[in-house]
Amino acid sequence: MAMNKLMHPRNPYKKRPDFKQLAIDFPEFRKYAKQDLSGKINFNFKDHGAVWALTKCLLQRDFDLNVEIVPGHLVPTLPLRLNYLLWIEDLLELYRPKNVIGIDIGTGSNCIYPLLAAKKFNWTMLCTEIDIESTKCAMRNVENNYLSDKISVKAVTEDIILDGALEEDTFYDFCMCNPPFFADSEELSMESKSRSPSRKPPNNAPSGVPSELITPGGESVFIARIIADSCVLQERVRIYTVMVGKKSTLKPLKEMLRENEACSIATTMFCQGRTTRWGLAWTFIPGLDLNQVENSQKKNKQHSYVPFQYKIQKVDENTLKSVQEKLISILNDLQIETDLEDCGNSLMMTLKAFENTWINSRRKRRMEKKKEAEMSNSDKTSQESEGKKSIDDTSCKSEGTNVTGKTEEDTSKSSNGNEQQAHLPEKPKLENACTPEMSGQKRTNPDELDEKHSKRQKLEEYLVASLMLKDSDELDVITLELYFIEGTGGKEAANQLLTYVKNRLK
Ligand SMILES: C[S@@+](CC[C@H](N)C(=O)[O-])C[C@H]1O[C@@H](n2cnc3c(N)ncnc32)[C@H](O)[C@@H]1O
Repeated sequence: MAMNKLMHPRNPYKKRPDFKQLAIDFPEFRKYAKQDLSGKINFNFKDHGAVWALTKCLLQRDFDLNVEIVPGHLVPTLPLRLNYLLWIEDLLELYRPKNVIGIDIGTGSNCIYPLLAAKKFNWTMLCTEIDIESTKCAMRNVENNYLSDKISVKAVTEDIILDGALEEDTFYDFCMCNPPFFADSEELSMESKSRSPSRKPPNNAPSGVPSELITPGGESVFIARIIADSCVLQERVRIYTVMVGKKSTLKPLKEMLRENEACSIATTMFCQGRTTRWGLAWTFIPGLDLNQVENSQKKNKQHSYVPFQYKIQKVDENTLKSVQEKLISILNDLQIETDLEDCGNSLMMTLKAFENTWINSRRKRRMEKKKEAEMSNSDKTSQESEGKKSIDDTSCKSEGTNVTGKTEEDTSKSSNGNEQQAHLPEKPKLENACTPEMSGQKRTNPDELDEKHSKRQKLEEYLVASLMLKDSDELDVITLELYFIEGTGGKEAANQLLTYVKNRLK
């Protein structure tokens, strides 16, 4: 899972669970995890039954939680739920309350946030829900896991969000909410359907019944109601948080909070698999600076969450598949190691480079062009002046002179570090770690890759990045995103690589 590198640093699912072991240990998971002839486990993330089997056995194995959902209702995925809870844990670290009390607005039948909050963090939770069936199921989940002393489930009516749901005289440390994102069924079906003929449906079409996913006005109106309540409740809840499904929703909400004089406003990004969500937090406590969390994360240089992005117009010759193939071939040319994800309508991979081959290549191509020009010039000259020796390109090289007429030594002295690399002896080309057939998912023998990998491990990593190629929300555009993860080349190397790829794709 390439994007998993961008998960919260304490998220236990940064490393993908061992599906083989899960299939051995959990018969209900085994039904969905099919082993192919090569021994690889195939798992269909589009199948909500399969995703629920995975979540259920991970809850059991990793948190000792036995959870049920109302059939057909929202199937929670654990990496995202934990990313959100871990961010709240970071926010609470800012003032370290002794006994944490939180609220989950719209807990759903799974009651996942309060269950994890109580089990993993020992927090006390109040949770609300409007759907009768979901409320009953959430209550059963609390009882079945012997957590009634930590979690109370409250049935509320649609007109209530926070004000009216809180216990009298209680101060809460935080509130959280995964709101219904969509304004109507049309918006919901847009999410699940292909938006252009060339586009396959997304891998993770939202699970759940409409009442869980749709709310009048969509997430922005729902969250605006939470903000309105927070303006009344002020410090009754110390830190207000919500999850946001669309990035475009963030700006007007932040504006609304500023207008209402929130003392501090912070945002974050939750990355997991192919789904990205955002977190919004605010407080009315003067002096509590919520941005300290993001700042300290930035200081730790965990990741650059902001991707370097390039948009490619989808025309006849630029289908996702063809761009994907070109991209893989470019990366192979650059001898960049690629770890490709099995994917449907998008390409995801982790890239590893041990030197800056893209600066090399740019320079090499420039030199080749120059060489060609000089060759044709010298051909003309030799034709003109009889008896003159023709210039042989290779003899030039063997004498240690490059086409600019300078010696290798001269050039390296006058160049910066990157330029000097242009004169390193050429490395033998790696066999294709990733071939064009990979869009059809043919992989190189893993043993071969391991061998290459162990040889290269001795070298320092110059750039490790996550690359995503996907049909963007805008029609007729393919988006290429590059996320810097780590490496001695820094973000600048990622930026340069994207520029290089961009030029090659053009
Ligand atoms: C997207 S689901 C989230 C369920 C669960 N928290 C999760 O993350 O899997 C939103 C939930 O909010 C509930 N809901 C909608 N309006 C509500 C309100 N005014 N108060 C409490 N819950 C509400 C819906 O019934 C639904 O269960």
